[in-house]
Amino acid sequence: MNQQSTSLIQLSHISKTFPLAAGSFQALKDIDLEISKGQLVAITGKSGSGKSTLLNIMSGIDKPTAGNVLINGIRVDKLTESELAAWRGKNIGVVFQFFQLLPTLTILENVMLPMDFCNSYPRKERRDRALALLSLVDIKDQASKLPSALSGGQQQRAAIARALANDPPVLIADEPTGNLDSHTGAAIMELFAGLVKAGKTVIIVTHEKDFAGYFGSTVSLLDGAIVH
Ligand SMILES: Nc1ncnc2c1ncn2[C@@H]1O[C@H](COP(=O)(O)OP(=O)(O)OP(=O)(O)O)[C@@H](O)[C@H]1O
Repeated sequence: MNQQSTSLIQLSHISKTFPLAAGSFQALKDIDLEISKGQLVAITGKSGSGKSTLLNIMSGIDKPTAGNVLINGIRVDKLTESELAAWRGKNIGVVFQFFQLLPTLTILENVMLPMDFCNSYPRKERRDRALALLSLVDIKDQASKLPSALSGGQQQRAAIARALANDPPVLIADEPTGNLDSHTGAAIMELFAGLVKAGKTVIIVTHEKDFAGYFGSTVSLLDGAIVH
């Protein structure tokens, strides 16, 4: 455990090498990074610089070739696949550029899904909790609709509510405003800023310099290394 430190996420000497037919490719090179609780962190860098690879390692979707991943006192890189699935479900909420709501489920059912999957709240509480989360992101009135009936901004709000379903300490978002107009994107950034104020740690991959004012810190990647 790491209870002395205020760091929620500690990456030490992280490298990631992908095997290729023509040899191998090093996508991350000796990354050291500490993120404290309650920060809004932006990860920036050109296409191919390693942003998604870094997010995947932080969320346990991918394992590093070398180095340690410590999140909330847990060595994530040491977990087995089944331990990882359970850990991820409760500790990391993921928000995607294209929302990835299940199209045949209502918004309410989409938000309840992670609770059903992780059995994290008693069954009879899940509906009320999902409604409270939809209220938090300001779309409670859309609960009974299918995702296709919502605007892009509303769908992203629903995706954020779903990411919060199991009350994870960390939210990870890969270009969450990339598919939204600038006004709607700013509203989503306001929502993230409010979550950070409430104690969540939010890590965002973004190309959008307009939102720099929201970020507590920015990690800039170039060719798999941190340059800033
Ligand atoms: N599974 C893989 N196998 C081989 N190479 C990979 C794999 N995943 C990523 N890479 C390579 O690693 C590098 C970093 O990829 P990554 O997707 O992390 O970049 P990125 O900064 O997120 O790019 P973008 O902004 O375009 O999404 C790229 O050169 C990519 O081709």
